[in-house]
Amino acid sequence: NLPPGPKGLPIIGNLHQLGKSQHRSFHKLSQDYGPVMFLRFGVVPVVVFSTREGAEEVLKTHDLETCSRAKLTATRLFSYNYKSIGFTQYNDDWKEMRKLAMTELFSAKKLKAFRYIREEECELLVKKISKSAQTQTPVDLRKALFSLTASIVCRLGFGQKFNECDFVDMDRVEELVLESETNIGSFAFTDFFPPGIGWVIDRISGRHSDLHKAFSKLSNFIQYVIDDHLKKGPSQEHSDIVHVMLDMINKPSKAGSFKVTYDHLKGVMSDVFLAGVNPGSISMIWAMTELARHPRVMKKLQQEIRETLGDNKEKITEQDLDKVQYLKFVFQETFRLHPPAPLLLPREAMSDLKILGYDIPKNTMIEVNTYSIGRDPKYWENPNDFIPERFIDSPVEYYGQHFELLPFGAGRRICPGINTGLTIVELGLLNVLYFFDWSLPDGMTTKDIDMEEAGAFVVGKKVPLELIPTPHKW
Ligand code: HEM
Repeated sequence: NLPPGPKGLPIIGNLHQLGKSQHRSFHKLSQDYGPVMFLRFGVVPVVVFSTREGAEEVLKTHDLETCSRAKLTATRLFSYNYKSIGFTQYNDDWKEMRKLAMTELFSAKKLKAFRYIREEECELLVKKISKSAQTQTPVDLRKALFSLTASIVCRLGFGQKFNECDFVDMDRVEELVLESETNIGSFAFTDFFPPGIGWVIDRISGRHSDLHKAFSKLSNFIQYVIDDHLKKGPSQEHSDIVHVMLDMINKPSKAGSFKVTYDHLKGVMSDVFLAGVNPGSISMIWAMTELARHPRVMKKLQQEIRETLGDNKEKITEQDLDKVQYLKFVFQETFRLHPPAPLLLPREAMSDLKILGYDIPKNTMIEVNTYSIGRDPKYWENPNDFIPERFIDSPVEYYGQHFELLPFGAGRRICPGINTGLTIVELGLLNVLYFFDWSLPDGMTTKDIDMEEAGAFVVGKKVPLELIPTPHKW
């Protein structure tokens, strides 16, 4: 009793029915074939869930017992042979690395200790925008907000300040993140075709060499950061996870206990860099895009921010975040319409399963389409409209308990950086909206704002968002 799905072609299965954007292709197909859909990518069976009920079953029940991360060529490479957190199957390596990251990177204590980093980087952003404001030049918000999240995440995770770094600059960092993500999100034929055939196609098509080139660039960056830590020794300012793990690698471990290796360290660094930077910047860019398209919401939000925080503040602090409730609703609505990872990360059935009455054979790849769920009229009134007020009296939150809104996933593999990510995006936007008023460049109207998406498994705005800042007059 397999779920229904479109008929595939011999050998390639349904691969020809996937356009550039997988979540949109699945969304369109699910309108015809239903919310639980069976496809084949070459020889690999795939089931896509596009409802809250399906997501709940997969993430709450089966993720705990019978699903694990799918094993793919790209994820094996970028996780240093499954020694990271994000791409690694449920096993001892994953448990140890996740536990370590929860203590050394994501704990409430670390979140508080690193507050000054986020506040400092936001102040720098405000200074940069002020320069454009003086000359009334448009700001490329995609670049500005990417640079904000990248600077914060790399300082939190690696203690690395880009303006003091002679190895990479911000443009290179953006290139590294985007190239790595594109390669992770693209198909390797080896994964979906019979052994030998896929291998040959990957080599002839250049897929194999693209993947390895992208990985080697990321690896060089990671190695640079490690060498820098080894050269400088433990920092007085704060001890980041790289120092902690280097220390663990160098200490003799007790017989039978878990041994941290350089691959674990590099895997975790790859995670922090790839999972930590882009989703946050994408979320802020979509939020600003929706605000620019909806001047009513922009005005209401800025009014609430300025009335609550008061006039002429010199600096926004994280204590200000809890005061502005409407900002939270704006992000909830942004996440609903534009989840940065619309298909979460692919899972795989570890045994034969029965979900919502359907048989899911062992080794089936399982995808949860949070993009479809966020736009399902069964759960959302006027689902395509941007209306933050819908959350005012709603119990729905994004912490993985409500399966109609899953920007951070849910269950055992829920994003461990959820609090860090939310703090960064809320603080970033609070700064941008408190100090400046924003307008569209001359001759442009809200209808001209382009909403096209780009990206493979992390999906952002394709065309830069350029707006003109004016310092707010109190
Ligand atoms: C607004 C910001 C963020 C969003 C929207 C986001 C979203 C996500 C999503 C959807 C997943 C997959 C969950 C699943 O498959 O069920 C994930 C996993 C993950 N995220 Fe985030 N994330 C954000 C920020 C961060 C940050 C700042 C970090 C680290 C510095 C981070 C690190 C991770 C890691 C390591 C995983 C893998 C967890 C695992 O498999 O056990 N994320 N994130």
